[in-house]
Amino acid sequence: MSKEIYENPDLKKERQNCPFNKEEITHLLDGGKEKTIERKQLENYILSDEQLKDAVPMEYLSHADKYAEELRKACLLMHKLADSPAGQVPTLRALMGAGLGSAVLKEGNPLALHYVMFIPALMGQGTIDQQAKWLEKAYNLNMIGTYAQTELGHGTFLRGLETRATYDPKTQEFILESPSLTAYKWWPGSLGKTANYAVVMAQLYTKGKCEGTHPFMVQLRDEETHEPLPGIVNMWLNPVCISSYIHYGTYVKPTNSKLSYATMVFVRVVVCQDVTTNLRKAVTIATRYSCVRRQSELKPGDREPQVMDYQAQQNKLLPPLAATFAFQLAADHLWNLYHTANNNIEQGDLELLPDLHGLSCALKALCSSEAANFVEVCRQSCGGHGYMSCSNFPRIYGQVTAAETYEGENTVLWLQVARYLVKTRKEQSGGLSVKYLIGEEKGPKTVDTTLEGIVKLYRRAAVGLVDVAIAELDKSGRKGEAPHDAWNHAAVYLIKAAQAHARLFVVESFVDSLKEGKLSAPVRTVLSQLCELFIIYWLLERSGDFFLCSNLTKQDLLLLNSKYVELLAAIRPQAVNLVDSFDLRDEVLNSPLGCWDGNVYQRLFDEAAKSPLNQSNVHESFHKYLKPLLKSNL
Ligand SMILES: CCCCCCCCCCCCCCCCCCCCCCCC(=O)SCCNC(=O)CCNC(=O)[C@H](O)C(C)(C)COP(=O)(O)OP(=O)(O)OC[C@H]1O[C@@H](n2cnc3c(N)ncnc32)[C@H](O)[C@@H]1OP(=O)(O)O
Ligand SMILES: Cc1cc2nc3c(=O)[nH]c(=O)nc-3n(C[C@H](O)[C@H](O)[C@H](O)COP(=O)(O)OP(=O)(O)OC[C@H]3O[C@@H](n4cnc5c(N)ncnc54)[C@H](O)[C@@H]3O)c2cc1C
Repeated sequence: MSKEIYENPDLKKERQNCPFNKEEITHLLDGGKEKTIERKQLENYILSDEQLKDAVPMEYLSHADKYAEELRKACLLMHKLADSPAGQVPTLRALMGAGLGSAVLKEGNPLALHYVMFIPALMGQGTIDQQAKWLEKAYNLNMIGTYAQTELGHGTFLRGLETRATYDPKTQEFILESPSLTAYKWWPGSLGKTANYAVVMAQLYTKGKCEGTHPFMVQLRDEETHEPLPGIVNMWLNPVCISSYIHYGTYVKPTNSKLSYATMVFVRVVVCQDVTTNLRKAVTIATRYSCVRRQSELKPGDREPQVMDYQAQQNKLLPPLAATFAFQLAADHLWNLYHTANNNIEQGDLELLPDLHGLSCALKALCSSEAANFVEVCRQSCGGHGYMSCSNFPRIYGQVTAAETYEGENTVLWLQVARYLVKTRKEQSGGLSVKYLIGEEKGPKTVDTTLEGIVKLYRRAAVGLVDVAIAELDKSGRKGEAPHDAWNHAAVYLIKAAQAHARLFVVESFVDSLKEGKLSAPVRTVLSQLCELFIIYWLLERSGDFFLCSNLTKQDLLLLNSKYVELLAAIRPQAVNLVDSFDLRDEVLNSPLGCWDGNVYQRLFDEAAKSPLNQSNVHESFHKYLKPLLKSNL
């Protein structure tokens, strides 16, 4: 007899009479019906393999055992890659990130850097000959690489990196050395125990002159024994410069000194998608749990309500729910720009590189910081159970907050965006921002609180805050301050301008996608409600920016507040149906709070029972420590 599938009655009720086609949203987020089919096939292919399941929860293993277990599974995944139903690159993308990959490798993928940075560095910066030599070896996993740029003393300021690569024209070799403790490469993923090669960023010295940071291929470990090569600590190695800038002993300047930074741009682009996947997981867990959890008393004498029925809970969870769509659509736009710019760069056309740099910094900083804040709100919205390790919130939060630092610390990236905006505004030059900076709204600054009217407010804020920052720079200049001091003293304004610009890009992406998208009426309705909720939410959160740059009044704000709470109530009935549309399997959510069937309490209990401490009534430490204390009559 088929086993009755349990479904929490409250969740079951939430799912009744869904007014839109959930699969239509799933296909939208996957990039089409075929992509959804491919993703589900790949998930079944990976998640059905018993060898990829954890015998015991990872949190109960030692550090070394965690590493060994993750490496075992990562290597098994690579063996499965060849037979993957989705093909190599889509499978790699799925296995390296926060979705399917984290369902199997919960503590992280020891091979991630090989695919996320090492291979892209070879593809983006190696010469044809170098690619012929190294790429096949890397594809075939006959070598495992990482990307070693950050040092103990420097991570942000690349021009301050201390690792030196000195070209010896006699031997036509590069001598790589770490001249000081602070020059030691620190942080590169896989560098400690896994990788046997690395792309090492080092200051190139030739004929006594420093030519700046360049990438070098360095073998770290013996390919047979995996022992570190002799002198690996002081790095007197036989590296190869991954770029074609040394011709017969003479340094040839690259067409653009920033091409060596190209790998970082790629990772910033993919990070936007990855933090959005993590945010989708957190929102799904918190939303389903908030519809299962009943607590307190809303109406005296009534049954305890679902906590999702509190407006305060809706205010916590519906903006992040809307953000998952906003960030996904913006990340899709950025991914398309990346491909266009990259194809142009391969043809020698670097015109879009500044735009790509500016936008990738902006979106990576915005999506990672907003996702981190929203994930923490989702965690808090689940009360004590949200604090448990098994809720998966601690791991999700750790992953999104890491993204605020790696691949460019967010503050530093905001300042890069500001540098790009100030330059673009001053030069009235081309580029993507021209759409926002030059296409500014003409005419009266009266405010209308329609969707179009609110988008115009975002544009006024984006342009206005750049002008405020420029005015600060000019004021400092008139006082005789040097440009670098003026820049530092305007940092707060510059960062606000950069953030307003990033928000404008996300808002425009969301609105434009709904205009362009071929959506059914019910899906368009619910996504339009989410879009309007989100852009009002951000406006209310940053109302100071809008007061500064437009004729927004207190009356307008009160009107927008009313609109906002109306939208909370309108979207609330569809919250579970919307997160169901993400189609995130329980194994990917990896949380008893967020499971599809809502059987939360039983699953929490089962998880707790897995703890080694719960394998006996009295732990041995009682007899060693507690009993003597109890007897000691202190
Ligand atoms: C079969 C094989 C398939 C292989 C593919 C498979 C793909 C799989 C993909 C899967 C994806 C799945 C999800 C992945 C999830 C993510 C996992 C991530 C894992 C962790 C990765 C973390 C790694 C790291 O952290 S690496 C180290 C990163 N470090 C940094 O980012 C350093 C930050 N610092 C800087 O960028 C610079 O130092 C900066 C910008 C702060 C200052 O530099 P500098 O002082 O030199 O510049 P400025 O003087 O300020 O500006 C000069 C000039 O240059 C321009 N510029 C600066 N940077 C760039 C750039 N990056 N690009 C372009 N242009 C740049 C700047 O705008 C200025 O221009 P001006 O014209 O002069 O104004
Ligand atoms: C999980 C993780 C994985 C990583 N993986 C790798 C890897 O695989 N390979 C690799 O090479 N690196 C890796 N990193 C290192 C990472 O790229 C650096 O930590 C990052 O670039 C920040 O540099 P930093 O640590 O030197 O911070 P710092 O730049 O020292 O930041 C400290 C403070 O100084 C501020 N600051 C710095 N410069 C400025 C400025 N110009 N203006 C204003 N404020 C400033 C920052 O905003 C920050 O508040 C990883 C880091 C993490 C957390």
